[in-house]
Amino acid sequence: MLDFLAQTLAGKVPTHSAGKNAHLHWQWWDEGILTLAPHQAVEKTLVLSAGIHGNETAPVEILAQLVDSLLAGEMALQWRVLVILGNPAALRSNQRYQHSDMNRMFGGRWQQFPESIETQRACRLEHALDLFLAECEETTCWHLDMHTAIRSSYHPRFGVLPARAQPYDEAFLSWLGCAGLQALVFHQAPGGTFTHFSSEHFNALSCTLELGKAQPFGENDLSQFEVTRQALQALLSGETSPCADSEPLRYKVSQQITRNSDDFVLHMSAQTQNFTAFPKGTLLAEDGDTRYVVKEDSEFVLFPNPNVAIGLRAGLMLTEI
Ligand SMILES: O=C(O)CCC(=O)N[C@@H](CCC(=O)O)C(=O)O
Ligand SMILES: [Zn+2]
Repeated sequence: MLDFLAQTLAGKVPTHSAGKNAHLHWQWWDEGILTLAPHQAVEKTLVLSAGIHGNETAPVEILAQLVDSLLAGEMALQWRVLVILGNPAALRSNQRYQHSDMNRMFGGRWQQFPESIETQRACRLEHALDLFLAECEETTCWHLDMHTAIRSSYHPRFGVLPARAQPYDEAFLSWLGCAGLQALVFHQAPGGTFTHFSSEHFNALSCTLELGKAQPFGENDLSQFEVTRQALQALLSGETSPCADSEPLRYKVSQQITRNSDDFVLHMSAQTQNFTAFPKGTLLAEDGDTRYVVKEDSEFVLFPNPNVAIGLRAGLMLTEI
């Protein structure tokens, strides 16, 4: 039987590139790219991705478990599914990326980065979505892109949703809550992430799921994400997921901190956790003459990172909604 994760990490093309079992048929499209579909026609389409950043391994392990169960015929399937392990080269080396951050390159932005393994892969993944999501205007299409955060978070499981012209479907948001997400963060501007790409170009309902803190393969405590794995399993097989009553808190991005020069200084300690609150007037970062200051009564920091490449996001500030 195909071992999707092992084959991808080994960088080898599997002996058989397609197969079937009682519930589904599958096809290996390319390294780390697999499609699965039930034998009966279905209208629902799901892109399930992980490993866009190669050091974020817990979601890769969860995705591999689900794919193994599907390929073994242990689970029914009610969606057409495109499974993606985003950056196999970075997964092999347990690094966020080899050359440049691929999750800033989608929507054709890869053309503005120096050519690298990530620009080529972003182009390849866009092409895979072009083929797989061609009919999304008429059908239900979801994209769940699973990551882990670099820092600890006051909400260890949360979702980040791309800016979208139409309001989000409440059933989608409610599923995210049932999948154990404790907070939902709504972007207010377009970006180069994989979920922005699927949302903007195919009108998919897309969410970046952040599951805990990045650890190497084998060092993850997957019990923290069991609620998410169970919700994904139920979703794929068309069952209703059991749901806790607590609604995720909702935040929107109030401002982005960008590193624009070598003079950039972030005024936060290495221990500052995601969703730490800062009062109005706090100086957050400086970059030459640019000063990033809290403008609202209270703003919460997300993804603070002074070590990003010049021109990229060094943090987001949020307000509660
Ligand atoms: O912890 C961090 O600093 C980054 C974790 C991560 O990779 N997050 C994603 C969020 C994508 C989004 O905004 O939807 C990223 O930075 O690419
Ligand atoms: Zn990530």
